Amino acid sequence: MAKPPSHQNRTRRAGSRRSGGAPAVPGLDARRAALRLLDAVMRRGEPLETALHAATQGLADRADKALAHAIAADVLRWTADLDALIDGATPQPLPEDAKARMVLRLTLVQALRLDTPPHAVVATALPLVDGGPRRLVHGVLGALLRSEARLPDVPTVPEAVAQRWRAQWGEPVVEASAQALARRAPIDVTLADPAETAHFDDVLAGDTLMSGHVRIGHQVSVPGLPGYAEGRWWVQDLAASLPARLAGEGRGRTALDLCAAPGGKTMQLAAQGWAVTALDKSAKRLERMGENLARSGFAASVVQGDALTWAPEAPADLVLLDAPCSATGIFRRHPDVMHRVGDRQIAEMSGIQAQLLDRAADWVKPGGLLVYATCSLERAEGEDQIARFLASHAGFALSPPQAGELPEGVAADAMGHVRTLPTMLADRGGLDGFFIARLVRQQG
Ligand SMILES: C[S@@+](CC[C@H](N)C(=O)[O-])C[C@H]1O[C@@H](n2cnc3c(N)ncnc32)[C@H](O)[C@@H]1O
Repeated sequence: MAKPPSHQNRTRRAGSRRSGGAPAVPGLDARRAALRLLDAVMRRGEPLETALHAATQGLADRADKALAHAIAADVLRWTADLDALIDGATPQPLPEDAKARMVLRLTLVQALRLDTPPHAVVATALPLVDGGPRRLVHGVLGALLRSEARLPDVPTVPEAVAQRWRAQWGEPVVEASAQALARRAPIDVTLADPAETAHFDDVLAGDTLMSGHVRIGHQVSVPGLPGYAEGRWWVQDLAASLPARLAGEGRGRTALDLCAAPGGKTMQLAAQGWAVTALDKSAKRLERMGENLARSGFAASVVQGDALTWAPEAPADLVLLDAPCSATGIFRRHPDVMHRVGDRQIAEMSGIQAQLLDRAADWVKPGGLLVYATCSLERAEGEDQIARFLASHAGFALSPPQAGELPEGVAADAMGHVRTLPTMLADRGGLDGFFIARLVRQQG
């Protein structure tokens, strides 16, 4: 199995002397940042990407930030297996949230996944537990490194998550999720003009799974690739591109893209000929949307507002609700969701989605479409949400996808929803977990 790029050279190079003090341990600051990141995710339940800025603030070097992120993300992918090694080497199990366990996880993952040499692993581990269980950490680490401990090729999905997904989707989905965690997710791009599919498939040396899509390897620098700077394509998982595809051609009709930032689906809708109003409550995410629209050259009327209180001046031919959700469907890119999302968070998000759906329904013109989507692997945020909605909105009906609207290997379920699972297209790089329902508002 391919390993991520080695950080061993960085570790050797990064020596500096703190002003007036003892020589700094090379690479220690990046490990401290990784520890802060893990603390934010595993103890405080923050998303990894949200915690990144604060946790890496003191790091001047971009490579140190990348290293801190890589360490934390790999700990989050391999936690259960790292813990099995740690528990096998400690006389008594360490508490789940003990600092010593956290330090052992992040140091072991460097040795076993990131090719960091043992001396650098030990040297950067011990200062992290200064004034604490240094001897314990030193002893456990030394014993595991001497015994040439290994991680399995495929990580173990954390038990609570495995149980939840097994109950909803069955064992094959849990197994495919573990396989997906072991691989790096590919980069998918959506093309502004599907007529350019063959061209970009060729110049990006990719794999095309449907018209307007190209899949490229994960180890590429996107901004340097042909067509990116000119806005002829943007990065978007194939599953994430399906909701806007199901909206079809706009032919100048009006679309309300609720929860729109950073704008992947807004650009798709504009490219498909919709006159889009794009709403989001996050100013920061809207900034990114502005950059994306500027790069792609597509126009949209962009509004900052909260869909729970804002209302449009007039109903639209299409309302796309890409609702905030638990994000458990994007676990392979964001492994933190497997550690910070449980039943409580899912119930909370499902309550918000119900409110948003109820409001969105009022903004659809008779005869118009409502497309609802979440990047979640939880029925409460998908199938159950739509069942509840239909039970209380007699004027809406599901409009199942027709032949040719979905990539080969993805089909609507018996009700007419689209549910993408980690088992789908696994031999071509897999898909994020998504739920999509296209509903039509009946006339009159
Ligand atoms: C799944 S992301 C949207 C991704 C986006 N549709 C795309 O394709 O690029 C969900 C978005 O919902 C926004 N959001 C969450 N609650 C909201 C609310 N009450 N009103 C408006 N936007 C909201 C978040 O700021 C976030 O940008």
